[in-house]
Amino acid sequence: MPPMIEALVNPPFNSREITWLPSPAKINLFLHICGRLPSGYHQLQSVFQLLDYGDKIGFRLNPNSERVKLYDNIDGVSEKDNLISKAAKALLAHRQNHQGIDIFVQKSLPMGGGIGGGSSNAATVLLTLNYLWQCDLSLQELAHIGLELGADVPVFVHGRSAFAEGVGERLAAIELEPQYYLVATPNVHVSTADIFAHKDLPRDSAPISAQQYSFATTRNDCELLVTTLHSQVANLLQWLIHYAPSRMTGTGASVFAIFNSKEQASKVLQQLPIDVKGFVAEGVNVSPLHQFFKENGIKIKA
Ligand SMILES: C[C@@](CO)(OP(=O)(O)O)[C@H](O)COP(=O)(O)OP(=O)(O)OC[C@H]1O[C@@H](n2ccc(N)nc2=O)[C@H](O)[C@@H]1O
Ligand SMILES: Nc1ncnc2c1ncn2[C@@H]1O[C@H](COP(=O)(O)OP(=O)(O)O)[C@@H](O)[C@H]1O
Repeated sequence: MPPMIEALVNPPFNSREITWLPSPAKINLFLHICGRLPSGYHQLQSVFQLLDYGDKIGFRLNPNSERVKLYDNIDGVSEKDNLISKAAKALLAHRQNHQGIDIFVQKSLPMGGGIGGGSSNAATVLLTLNYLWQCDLSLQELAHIGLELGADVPVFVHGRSAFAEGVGERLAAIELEPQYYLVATPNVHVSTADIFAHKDLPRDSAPISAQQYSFATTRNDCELLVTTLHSQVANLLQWLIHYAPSRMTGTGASVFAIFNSKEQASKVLQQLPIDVKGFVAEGVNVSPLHQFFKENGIKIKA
């Protein structure tokens, strides 16, 4: 495609340089397990708080190919299993043009820690390819496709911090007070499948309404079990709680502490135990990915 025309068709994407898009993290401000579905999946209630920190996914048009090529491998994840490739594959059937696309990844988020990095990567790919391939799918349709890839994908597709029910697919946008979060990940892997299969997991929290949500009156129902099984998570939470209200996110192993100022959060970040990785982020009501689309005049069907 000649550069002039290409620039008109797909701003801000082109074939000369990589355009980097945000792929933000989330934390679960609370996580209640309210029962089990016939499928064995658990019925949850949660507040997904989106953060202004995450991975970056790069896109470059390839005028010489009709294929999607993923350039950066993620340690321990084969290309076939990568949620980025899976998201691209899921959109193939909907594409209205045969634009080849090269995809790149700058990973900042720890994997499998309960902060949704893989799910967010998938959502960034779904929204971007929907635009580049002129699929013209709505957010609802993209969220539906995303849910097949993982329960946390829909919230990133909709791009709003949300009160969530079901397995995380029933979402109601929520306006949260701006707060700063120190997110810390101990050097241990917690298997989501093992936690949900465990006999000691409580599964009988009474449902609450979105209006009833407050941090103080809610919990993470997986936290007691995970801290009993993994002393690294227990020790980190005990340490953090001296500084600020703290809780585990998702099924762990990451935990977070809530601060009123970035300075306070950054101070504690600098003191984290040596084997713990962390970052400080601001909670946002609108995803940085959706902000990017808005700033670049790209509309997505509601
Ligand atoms: C609980 C959350 C909260 O955000 O945890 P994190 O993944 O962020 O820690 C998510 O909803 C996790 O959803 P998702 O990411 O799809 O879970 P997976 O790792 O695919 O689930 C692994 C296994 O856990 C069980 N599982 C998962 C989710 C759920 N609501 N009920 C379940 O019983 C299922 O057996 C599933 O096969
Ligand atoms: N692009 C990706 N980024 C991160 N993890 C991925 C990706 N693709 C596949 N995975 C797999 O998905 C798992 C869960 O990823 P992630 O979303 O980071 O977990 P969590 O929801 O617990 O934060 C990882 O352990 C990894 O095996």
